[in-house]
Amino acid sequence: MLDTTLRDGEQAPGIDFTIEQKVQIAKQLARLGVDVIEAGFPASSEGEFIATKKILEEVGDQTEVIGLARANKYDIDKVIEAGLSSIHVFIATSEIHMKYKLKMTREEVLERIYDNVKYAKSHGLIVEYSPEDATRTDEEFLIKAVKTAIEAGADRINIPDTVGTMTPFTFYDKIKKVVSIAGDKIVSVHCHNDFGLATANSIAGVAAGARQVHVTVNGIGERAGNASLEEVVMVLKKLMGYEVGIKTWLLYETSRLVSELGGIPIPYFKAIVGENAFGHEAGIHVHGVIENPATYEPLSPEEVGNFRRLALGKHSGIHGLNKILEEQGIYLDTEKLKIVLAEIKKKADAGEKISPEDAKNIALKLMNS
Ligand SMILES: CC(=O)SCCNC(=O)CCNC(=O)[C@H](O)C(C)(C)COP(=O)(O)OP(=O)(O)OC[C@H]1O[C@@H](n2cnc3c(N)ncnc32)[C@H](O)[C@@H]1OP(=O)(O)O
Ligand SMILES: CC(C)C(=O)C(=O)O
Repeated sequence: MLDTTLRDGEQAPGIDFTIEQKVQIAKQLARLGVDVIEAGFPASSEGEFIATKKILEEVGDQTEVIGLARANKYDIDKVIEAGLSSIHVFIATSEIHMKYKLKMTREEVLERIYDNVKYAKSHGLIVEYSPEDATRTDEEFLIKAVKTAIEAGADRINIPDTVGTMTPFTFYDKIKKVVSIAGDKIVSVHCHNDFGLATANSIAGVAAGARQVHVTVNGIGERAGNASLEEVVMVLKKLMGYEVGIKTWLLYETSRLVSELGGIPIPYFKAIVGENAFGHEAGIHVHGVIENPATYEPLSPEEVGNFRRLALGKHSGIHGLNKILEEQGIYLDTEKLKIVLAEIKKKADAGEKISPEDAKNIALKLMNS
Protein backbone atom coordinates (compact mmCIF):
# COMPACT_ATOMS: atom_id res chain seq x y z
CA MET A 1 0.00 0.00 0.00
CA LEU A 2 1.51 3.37 -1.02
CA ASP A 3 -0.15 6.17 0.89
CA THR A 4 -0.16 9.54 -0.87
CA THR A 5 -2.23 11.53 1.65
CA LEU A 6 0.75 13.82 2.16
CA ARG A 7 1.27 14.41 -1.59
CA ASP A 8 -1.83 13.93 -3.76
CA GLY A 9 -4.14 14.27 -0.74
CA GLU A 10 -2.56 17.56 0.22
CA GLN A 11 -2.86 18.88 -3.35
CA ALA A 12 -6.62 19.33 -2.80
CA PRO A 13 -7.66 22.97 -2.47
CA GLY A 14 -7.92 24.02 1.16
CA ILE A 15 -5.53 21.41 2.55
CA ASP A 16 -2.12 22.72 3.53
CA PHE A 17 -0.56 20.76 6.34
CA THR A 18 2.23 22.39 8.35
CA ILE A 19 5.55 20.57 8.54
CA GLU A 20 4.69 19.36 12.05
CA GLN A 21 1.28 18.12 10.92
CA LYS A 22 2.82 16.23 8.00
CA VAL A 23 5.27 14.54 10.35
CA GLN A 24 2.44 13.68 12.76
CA ILE A 25 0.43 12.08 9.95
CA ALA A 26 3.48 10.24 8.62
CA LYS A 27 4.11 8.76 12.08
CA GLN A 28 0.52 7.55 12.21
CA LEU A 29 0.78 6.05 8.71
CA ALA A 30 3.94 4.21 9.73
CA ARG A 31 2.14 2.94 12.85
CA LEU A 32 -0.73 1.82 10.66
CA GLY A 33 1.70 -0.22 8.58
CA VAL A 34 1.63 1.25 5.06
CA ASP A 35 4.52 0.03 2.89
CA VAL A 36 5.37 3.38 1.30
CA ILE A 37 4.63 6.98 2.30
CA GLU A 38 4.65 9.54 -0.49
CA ALA A 39 5.79 12.39 1.72
CA GLY A 40 5.50 15.26 -0.73
CA PHE A 41 6.95 17.07 -3.71
CA PRO A 42 10.30 18.46 -2.47
CA ALA A 43 10.76 20.86 -5.41
CA SER A 44 7.44 22.59 -4.80
CA SER A 45 8.32 24.70 -1.73
CA GLU A 46 10.88 25.10 1.04
CA GLY A 47 8.33 23.75 3.54
CA GLU A 48 7.70 20.68 1.40
CA PHE A 49 11.42 20.09 1.12
CA ILE A 50 11.91 20.29 4.90
CA ALA A 51 8.80 18.19 5.57
CA THR A 52 9.95 15.32 3.34
CA LYS A 53 13.37 15.43 4.96
CA LYS A 54 11.87 15.35 8.47
CA ILE A 55 9.45 12.56 7.59
CA LEU A 56 12.38 10.49 6.35
CA GLU A 57 14.25 11.14 9.62
CA GLU A 58 11.22 10.21 11.73
CA VAL A 59 9.85 7.15 9.96
CA GLY A 60 12.44 6.18 7.35
CA ASP A 61 13.51 3.21 9.46
CA GLN A 62 9.95 1.83 9.50
CA THR A 63 8.66 2.46 6.00
CA GLU A 64 9.81 3.48 2.53
CA VAL A 65 9.53 7.25 2.04
CA ILE A 66 9.17 8.48 -1.52
CA GLY A 67 9.13 11.97 -3.05
CA LEU A 68 7.51 13.20 -6.28
CA ALA A 69 9.46 14.78 -9.13
CA ARG A 70 8.67 15.98 -12.63
CA ALA A 71 10.84 14.52 -15.35
CA ASN A 72 13.56 17.10 -14.93
CA LYS A 73 16.90 17.24 -13.15
CA TYR A 74 15.93 20.11 -10.84
CA ASP A 75 13.06 18.19 -9.25
CA ILE A 76 15.06 14.96 -9.06
CA ASP A 77 17.99 16.76 -7.41
CA LYS A 78 15.62 18.16 -4.78
CA VAL A 79 14.51 14.62 -3.89
CA ILE A 80 18.15 13.55 -3.67
CA GLU A 81 19.03 16.63 -1.58
CA ALA A 82 16.20 15.77 0.83
CA GLY A 83 18.01 12.48 1.41
CA LEU A 84 15.26 10.22 0.06
CA SER A 85 16.25 6.94 -1.50
CA SER A 86 13.00 6.51 -3.45
CA ILE A 87 11.61 8.76 -6.13
CA HIS A 88 8.35 8.95 -8.04
CA VAL A 89 9.09 10.44 -11.47
CA PHE A 90 6.12 11.33 -13.65
CA ILE A 91 5.47 12.75 -17.08
CA ALA A 92 2.21 12.68 -18.99
CA THR A 93 1.74 10.50 -22.06
CA SER A 94 -1.77 11.38 -23.28
CA GLU A 95 -2.10 13.49 -26.44
CA ILE A 96 -4.03 16.21 -24.63
CA HIS A 97 -1.42 16.59 -21.89
CA MET A 98 1.54 16.39 -24.27
CA LYS A 99 0.08 18.89 -26.72
CA TYR A 100 -1.46 21.52 -24.46
CA LYS A 101 0.41 21.22 -21.19
CA LEU A 102 3.88 19.89 -21.89
CA LYS A 103 4.06 21.17 -25.48
CA MET A 104 6.19 18.16 -26.30
CA THR A 105 6.14 15.55 -29.04
CA ARG A 106 5.89 11.83 -28.30
CA GLU A 107 9.61 11.48 -29.03
CA GLU A 108 10.49 14.26 -26.62
CA VAL A 109 8.40 12.66 -23.88
CA LEU A 110 10.06 9.26 -24.42
CA GLU A 111 13.44 10.96 -24.24
CA ARG A 112 12.46 12.69 -20.99
CA ILE A 113 11.34 9.39 -19.50
CA TYR A 114 14.54 7.62 -20.44
CA ASP A 115 16.94 10.39 -19.43
CA ASN A 116 15.30 11.18 -16.11
CA VAL A 117 14.66 7.64 -14.95
CA LYS A 118 18.27 6.85 -15.85
CA TYR A 119 19.49 9.96 -14.04
CA ALA A 120 17.58 9.03 -10.87
CA LYS A 121 18.85 5.44 -11.10
CA SER A 122 22.43 6.68 -11.51
CA HIS A 123 22.03 8.22 -8.04
CA GLY A 124 21.07 4.84 -6.61
CA LEU A 125 17.40 5.67 -6.11
CA ILE A 126 14.48 3.26 -6.19
CA VAL A 127 12.49 4.68 -9.11
CA GLU A 128 8.75 4.51 -9.61
CA TYR A 129 7.65 5.94 -12.95
CA SER A 130 4.13 7.19 -13.72
CA PRO A 131 2.86 7.95 -17.22
CA GLU A 132 0.46 10.64 -16.05
CA ASP A 133 -3.00 10.41 -17.66
CA ALA A 134 -2.09 6.83 -18.64
CA THR A 135 -5.71 5.81 -19.05
CA ARG A 136 -6.37 8.43 -21.74
CA THR A 137 -3.12 7.57 -23.50
CA ASP A 138 -3.03 5.78 -26.84
CA GLU A 139 -2.37 2.20 -25.70
CA GLU A 140 0.50 1.53 -28.08
CA PHE A 141 2.25 4.67 -26.90
CA LEU A 142 1.56 3.83 -23.27
CA ILE A 143 3.30 0.49 -23.72
CA LYS A 144 6.22 2.27 -25.40
CA ALA A 145 6.47 4.69 -22.47
CA VAL A 146 6.39 1.87 -19.93
CA LYS A 147 9.03 -0.10 -21.85
CA THR A 148 11.21 2.99 -22.08
CA ALA A 149 11.03 3.51 -18.31
CA ILE A 150 11.90 -0.13 -17.69
CA GLU A 151 14.82 0.03 -20.13
CA ALA A 152 16.09 3.07 -18.24
CA GLY A 153 15.96 1.07 -15.00
CA ALA A 154 12.60 1.89 -13.37
CA ASP A 155 11.80 -0.42 -10.48
CA ARG A 156 8.05 0.17 -10.39
CA ILE A 157 5.52 1.29 -12.96
CA ASN A 158 2.52 3.15 -11.64
CA ILE A 159 -0.53 3.49 -13.89
CA PRO A 160 -2.56 6.55 -12.92
CA ASP A 161 -6.20 7.00 -13.85
CA THR A 162 -5.51 10.70 -13.53
CA VAL A 163 -9.02 12.02 -14.15
CA GLY A 164 -10.88 8.89 -13.06
CA THR A 165 -12.33 7.86 -16.42
CA MET A 166 -11.86 4.12 -16.14
CA THR A 167 -14.46 1.52 -15.22
CA PRO A 168 -13.32 -1.61 -13.38
CA PHE A 169 -13.72 -3.57 -16.65
CA THR A 170 -11.63 -1.27 -18.84
CA PHE A 171 -9.02 -0.76 -16.11
CA TYR A 172 -8.69 -4.51 -15.55
CA ASP A 173 -7.86 -5.03 -19.26
CA LYS A 174 -5.38 -2.15 -19.28
CA ILE A 175 -3.52 -3.31 -16.20
CA LYS A 176 -3.38 -6.88 -17.54
CA LYS A 177 -1.57 -5.56 -20.64
CA VAL A 178 0.89 -3.51 -18.60
CA VAL A 179 1.57 -6.43 -16.25
CA SER A 180 2.22 -8.68 -19.25
CA ILE A 181 5.08 -6.48 -20.46
CA ALA A 182 6.44 -5.37 -17.06
CA GLY A 183 8.31 -8.61 -16.34
CA ASP A 184 9.49 -8.66 -12.74
CA LYS A 185 8.77 -4.96 -12.18
CA ILE A 186 6.02 -4.12 -9.73
CA VAL A 187 2.96 -2.61 -11.38
CA SER A 188 1.05 -0.10 -9.28
CA VAL A 189 -2.28 1.70 -9.69
CA HIS A 190 -3.34 5.23 -8.77
CA CYS A 191 -7.05 5.91 -9.18
CA HIS A 192 -9.02 9.13 -8.96
CA ASN A 193 -12.64 9.28 -7.95
CA ASP A 194 -14.25 11.64 -10.49
CA PHE A 195 -17.00 9.08 -11.22
CA GLY A 196 -16.96 7.48 -7.76
CA LEU A 197 -15.04 4.45 -9.03
CA ALA A 198 -11.60 4.93 -7.47
CA THR A 199 -11.87 2.06 -5.01
CA ALA A 200 -13.52 -0.29 -7.52
CA ASN A 201 -10.90 0.52 -10.16
CA SER A 202 -8.04 0.00 -7.70
CA ILE A 203 -9.43 -3.40 -6.79
CA ALA A 204 -9.81 -4.28 -10.49
CA GLY A 205 -6.16 -3.30 -10.92
CA VAL A 206 -5.11 -5.69 -8.18
CA ALA A 207 -7.24 -8.45 -9.72
CA ALA A 208 -5.38 -7.84 -12.98
CA GLY A 209 -1.98 -8.25 -11.33
CA ALA A 210 -1.06 -4.87 -9.81
CA ARG A 211 0.97 -5.35 -6.64
CA GLN A 212 0.85 -1.84 -5.23
CA VAL A 213 -2.06 0.56 -4.78
CA HIS A 214 -1.85 4.32 -4.24
CA VAL A 215 -4.39 5.47 -1.66
CA THR A 216 -5.16 8.39 0.63
CA VAL A 217 -6.74 8.51 4.06
CA ASN A 218 -10.46 9.36 3.72
CA GLY A 219 -9.92 9.43 -0.06
CA ILE A 220 -8.76 13.05 0.03
CA GLY A 221 -7.12 14.39 -3.12
CA GLU A 222 -7.54 16.32 -6.32
CA ARG A 223 -11.21 17.09 -7.26
CA ALA A 224 -13.34 14.13 -6.08
CA GLY A 225 -10.28 12.62 -4.45
CA ASN A 226 -8.28 9.42 -4.65
CA ALA A 227 -8.96 5.80 -3.79
CA SER A 228 -9.55 5.67 -0.07
CA LEU A 229 -7.04 3.78 2.06
CA GLU A 230 -9.62 2.37 4.42
CA GLU A 231 -11.90 1.12 1.64
CA VAL A 232 -9.16 -0.47 -0.45
CA VAL A 233 -7.56 -2.11 2.59
CA MET A 234 -10.82 -3.60 3.85
CA VAL A 235 -11.94 -4.81 0.42
CA LEU A 236 -8.59 -6.51 -0.15
CA LYS A 237 -8.62 -8.04 3.33
CA LYS A 238 -12.26 -8.99 3.84
CA LEU A 239 -13.58 -9.58 0.34
CA MET A 240 -10.49 -10.85 -1.46
CA GLY A 241 -8.49 -12.51 1.33
CA TYR A 242 -5.23 -10.56 0.87
CA GLU A 243 -2.84 -10.06 3.75
CA VAL A 244 -2.17 -6.32 3.48
CA GLY A 245 -0.10 -5.80 6.62
CA ILE A 246 -2.25 -2.92 7.87
CA LYS A 247 -3.26 -2.62 11.53
CA THR A 248 -6.89 -2.17 10.56
CA TRP A 249 -8.01 -1.29 14.09
CA LEU A 250 -6.09 2.01 13.68
CA LEU A 251 -8.06 3.03 10.57
CA TYR A 252 -10.70 5.06 12.41
CA GLU A 253 -8.25 7.08 14.50
CA THR A 254 -6.06 7.67 11.42
CA SER A 255 -9.10 8.91 9.55
CA ARG A 256 -10.03 11.30 12.40
CA LEU A 257 -6.46 12.62 12.64
CA VAL A 258 -6.31 13.50 8.94
CA SER A 259 -9.79 14.99 9.05
CA GLU A 260 -8.96 17.20 12.03
CA LEU A 261 -5.56 18.36 10.81
CA GLY A 262 -6.82 18.96 7.26
CA GLY A 263 -10.09 20.56 8.37
CA ILE A 264 -12.04 18.26 6.04
CA PRO A 265 -15.11 16.54 7.56
CA ILE A 266 -15.71 12.85 6.92
CA PRO A 267 -19.02 12.10 5.13
CA TYR A 268 -21.60 10.59 7.51
CA PHE A 269 -22.15 7.63 5.17
CA LYS A 270 -18.45 7.04 4.38
CA ALA A 271 -17.69 3.31 4.26
CA ILE A 272 -15.54 1.94 7.12
CA VAL A 273 -14.85 5.23 8.94
CA GLY A 274 -18.09 7.24 8.62
CA GLU A 275 -20.18 7.98 11.72
CA ASN A 276 -22.99 5.84 10.30
CA ALA A 277 -20.82 3.01 8.93
CA PHE A 278 -22.01 0.89 11.87
CA GLY A 279 -25.18 2.80 12.75
CA HIS A 280 -28.61 1.15 13.07
CA GLU A 281 -32.05 2.56 13.79
CA ALA A 282 -34.45 0.27 11.91
CA GLY A 283 -36.07 -2.10 14.42
CA ILE A 284 -35.56 -5.24 12.34
CA HIS A 285 -31.87 -4.46 11.87
CA VAL A 286 -31.28 -3.54 15.51
CA HIS A 287 -32.97 -6.76 16.63
CA GLY A 288 -30.76 -8.75 14.24
CA VAL A 289 -27.59 -6.98 15.38
CA ILE A 290 -28.43 -7.57 19.06
CA GLU A 291 -28.82 -11.30 18.37
CA ASN A 292 -25.79 -11.52 16.09
CA PRO A 293 -24.01 -8.41 14.71
CA ALA A 294 -23.10 -10.26 11.50
CA THR A 295 -26.76 -10.16 10.43
CA TYR A 296 -26.32 -6.55 9.34
CA GLU A 297 -22.59 -5.85 9.72
CA PRO A 298 -20.29 -7.41 7.11
CA LEU A 299 -17.30 -6.48 9.25
CA SER A 300 -17.10 -5.54 12.89
CA PRO A 301 -16.57 -1.94 14.01
CA GLU A 302 -13.80 -3.11 16.37
CA GLU A 303 -11.83 -4.45 13.43
CA VAL A 304 -11.46 -0.91 12.04
CA GLY A 305 -11.56 0.99 15.35
CA ASN A 306 -15.02 2.42 14.64
CA PHE A 307 -18.09 2.11 16.89
CA ARG A 308 -21.55 0.59 16.67
CA ARG A 309 -24.23 3.21 17.18
CA LEU A 310 -27.78 2.13 17.98
CA ALA A 311 -30.22 4.97 17.45
CA LEU A 312 -33.89 5.66 18.16
CA GLY A 313 -36.49 7.08 15.79
CA LYS A 314 -39.72 6.29 14.03
CA HIS A 315 -38.22 3.07 12.62
CA SER A 316 -37.32 1.69 16.07
CA GLY A 317 -38.60 -1.59 17.52
CA ILE A 318 -39.06 -3.01 21.03
CA HIS A 319 -35.80 -5.02 21.11
CA GLY A 320 -33.64 -2.02 20.30
CA LEU A 321 -35.45 0.24 22.75
CA ASN A 322 -35.12 -2.38 25.48
CA LYS A 323 -31.38 -2.66 24.86
CA ILE A 324 -30.86 1.11 24.91
CA LEU A 325 -32.84 1.45 28.16
CA GLU A 326 -31.11 -1.51 29.83
CA GLU A 327 -27.74 0.07 29.02
CA GLN A 328 -28.93 3.04 31.10
CA GLY A 329 -30.13 0.83 33.96
CA ILE A 330 -33.84 0.95 33.07
CA TYR A 331 -35.73 -2.36 32.96
CA LEU A 332 -39.32 -2.30 31.68
CA ASP A 333 -41.82 -5.06 30.86
CA THR A 334 -43.09 -5.39 27.30
CA GLU A 335 -46.29 -3.42 27.92
CA LYS A 336 -44.37 -0.43 29.28
CA LEU A 337 -41.81 -0.67 26.50
CA LYS A 338 -44.64 -0.44 23.99
CA ILE A 339 -45.90 2.75 25.63
CA VAL A 340 -42.43 4.32 25.56
CA LEU A 341 -41.94 3.23 21.97
CA ALA A 342 -45.26 4.77 20.93
CA GLU A 343 -44.22 8.07 22.55
CA ILE A 344 -40.85 7.96 20.74
CA LYS A 345 -42.52 7.32 17.38
CA LYS A 346 -44.97 10.16 17.95
CA LYS A 347 -42.12 12.58 18.63
CA ALA A 348 -40.08 11.25 15.70
CA ASP A 349 -43.07 11.59 13.36
CA ALA A 350 -43.18 15.25 14.38
CA GLY A 351 -39.53 15.60 13.34
CA GLU A 352 -37.90 15.40 16.77
CA LYS A 353 -34.52 13.72 17.23
CA ILE A 354 -34.63 11.19 20.07
CA SER A 355 -31.48 10.46 22.06
CA PRO A 356 -31.03 7.52 24.47
CA GLU A 357 -31.37 10.06 27.30
CA ASP A 358 -34.73 11.20 25.89
CA ALA A 359 -35.89 7.57 25.90
CA LYS A 360 -34.70 7.20 29.47
CA ASN A 361 -36.61 10.32 30.54
CA ILE A 362 -39.81 9.10 28.85
CA ALA A 363 -39.41 5.75 30.62
CA LEU A 364 -38.73 7.38 34.01
CA LYS A 365 -41.80 9.60 33.63
CA LEU A 366 -43.90 6.52 32.89
CA MET A 367 -42.43 4.62 35.84
CA ASN A 368 -43.16 7.54 38.19
CA SER A 369 -46.71 8.17 36.96
C1 LIG B 1 -1.50 14.52 -11.54
C2 LIG B 1 -0.67 15.17 -10.50
O1 LIG B 1 -1.07 15.16 -9.37
S1 LIG B 1 0.82 15.82 -10.94
C3 LIG B 1 1.43 16.61 -9.52
C4 LIG B 1 0.83 17.97 -9.39
N1 LIG B 1 1.32 18.62 -8.20
C5 LIG B 1 1.60 19.90 -8.13
O2 LIG B 1 1.54 20.62 -9.13
C6 LIG B 1 1.94 20.44 -6.77
C7 LIG B 1 3.30 21.12 -6.69
N2 LIG B 1 3.54 22.05 -7.78
C8 LIG B 1 4.23 23.19 -7.62
O3 LIG B 1 4.63 23.60 -6.54
C9 LIG B 1 4.52 23.96 -8.87
O4 LIG B 1 3.53 23.70 -9.84
C10 LIG B 1 5.94 23.55 -9.42
C11 LIG B 1 7.03 24.04 -8.45
C12 LIG B 1 6.07 22.07 -9.62
C13 LIG B 1 6.19 24.20 -10.79
O5 LIG B 1 5.87 25.56 -10.67
P1 LIG B 1 6.11 26.60 -11.88
O6 LIG B 1 7.52 26.50 -12.33
O7 LIG B 1 5.65 27.91 -11.38
O8 LIG B 1 5.24 26.05 -13.12
P2 LIG B 1 3.67 25.77 -13.26
O9 LIG B 1 3.21 24.95 -12.13
O10 LIG B 1 2.91 27.04 -13.50
O11 LIG B 1 3.67 24.92 -14.62
C14 LIG B 1 4.15 23.62 -14.66
C15 LIG B 1 5.37 23.49 -15.54
O12 LIG B 1 5.90 22.16 -15.39
C16 LIG B 1 5.81 21.46 -16.66
N3 LIG B 1 5.52 20.08 -16.34
C17 LIG B 1 4.34 19.58 -15.88
N4 LIG B 1 4.49 18.30 -15.64
C18 LIG B 1 5.75 17.97 -15.95
C19 LIG B 1 6.46 16.77 -15.89
N5 LIG B 1 5.88 15.68 -15.40
N6 LIG B 1 7.75 16.75 -16.27
C20 LIG B 1 8.33 17.88 -16.72
N7 LIG B 1 7.70 19.07 -16.79
C21 LIG B 1 6.42 19.09 -16.41
C22 LIG B 1 4.74 22.21 -17.42
O13 LIG B 1 4.83 21.95 -18.78
C23 LIG B 1 5.07 23.63 -17.02
O14 LIG B 1 6.24 23.96 -17.71
P3 LIG B 1 6.61 25.47 -18.20
O15 LIG B 1 6.80 26.25 -16.94
O16 LIG B 1 7.87 25.30 -18.98
O17 LIG B 1 5.46 25.95 -19.01
C1 LIG C 1 1.64 11.99 -10.36
C2 LIG C 1 0.53 11.13 -10.81
C3 LIG C 1 0.73 9.72 -10.40
C4 LIG C 1 -0.78 11.58 -10.27
O1 LIG C 1 -0.90 12.01 -9.16
C5 LIG C 1 -1.96 11.38 -11.12
O2 LIG C 1 -1.81 11.10 -12.31
O3 LIG C 1 -3.08 11.55 -10.62
